[in-house]
Amino acid sequence: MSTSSTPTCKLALVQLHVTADKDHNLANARSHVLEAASKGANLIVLPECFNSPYGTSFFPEYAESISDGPSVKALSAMAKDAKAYLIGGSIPERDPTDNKVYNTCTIYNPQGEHIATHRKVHLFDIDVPGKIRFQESETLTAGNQLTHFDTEYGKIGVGICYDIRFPELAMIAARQGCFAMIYPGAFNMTTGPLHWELLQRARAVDNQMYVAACSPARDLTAGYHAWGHSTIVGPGGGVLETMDEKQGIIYADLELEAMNELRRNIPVNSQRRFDLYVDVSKAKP
Ligand SMILES: O=C(O)CCC(=O)C(=O)O
Repeated sequence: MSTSSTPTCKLALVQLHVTADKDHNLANARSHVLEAASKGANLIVLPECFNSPYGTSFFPEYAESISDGPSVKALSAMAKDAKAYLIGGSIPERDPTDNKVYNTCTIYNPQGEHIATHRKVHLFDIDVPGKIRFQESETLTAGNQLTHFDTEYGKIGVGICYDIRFPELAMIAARQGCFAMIYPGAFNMTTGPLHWELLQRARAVDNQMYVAACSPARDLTAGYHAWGHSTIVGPGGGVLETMDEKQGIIYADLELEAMNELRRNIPVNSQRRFDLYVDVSKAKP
């Protein structure tokens, strides 16, 4: 797929402090995106639900169209002014055609064009007694498509938060040629310490691809306490960069040649036994 002439992609994850003020959240995202670009980032990622508090009652209230709403306009301008690819975290989207609300990631090229959209396909419905109960399906509808987009650095797959628990997404992305799987996400104080890093490392090592997850910063005055710890994992499963729970930015160079060398050295890709099990990347168009 990629060659040594493919340019190196400098990835930035922007861990934002999210408030109840949408305009403030958009302005805060913009200043951090421009800061990341000024440090040379070519691919910038925002957190899940970066323009609204995270909670089922907030989603319908904050939801807007992704054709012409204020958030997509602001994201497009950020990408254009940063001259970088922007994975715009996620926002509550209201689709005017069905009036449903989705948890949606919009993606922009360095010209500010909206090039891809991922609606979270696995809704976060869990109940851990005494710890956390969250039912996104109370107000959200799940998306129905997997999302990959092309760049000059290679093809990239996108999921949102709970989507990372379903290994098929990353497996399909890798087998369909993606070199990285990026997840805007907002784990919590129960499942964050247990699974946030483990899931990223698992998705990376199984698929020999880069994996990154970008969280909001933790706000103990908010109803939902995000775990933070935005993290970038290499194709060998090692953590390249991570951070604490506060607002900030982390960076890593995504080197395709290093990934390809690992794939040559440990060639599981050419050793699979599809005579014994299904190739999930071929199961669906
Ligand atoms: O899977 C988890 O533990 C957390 C998922 C989550 O917070 C989300 O999907 O927004």
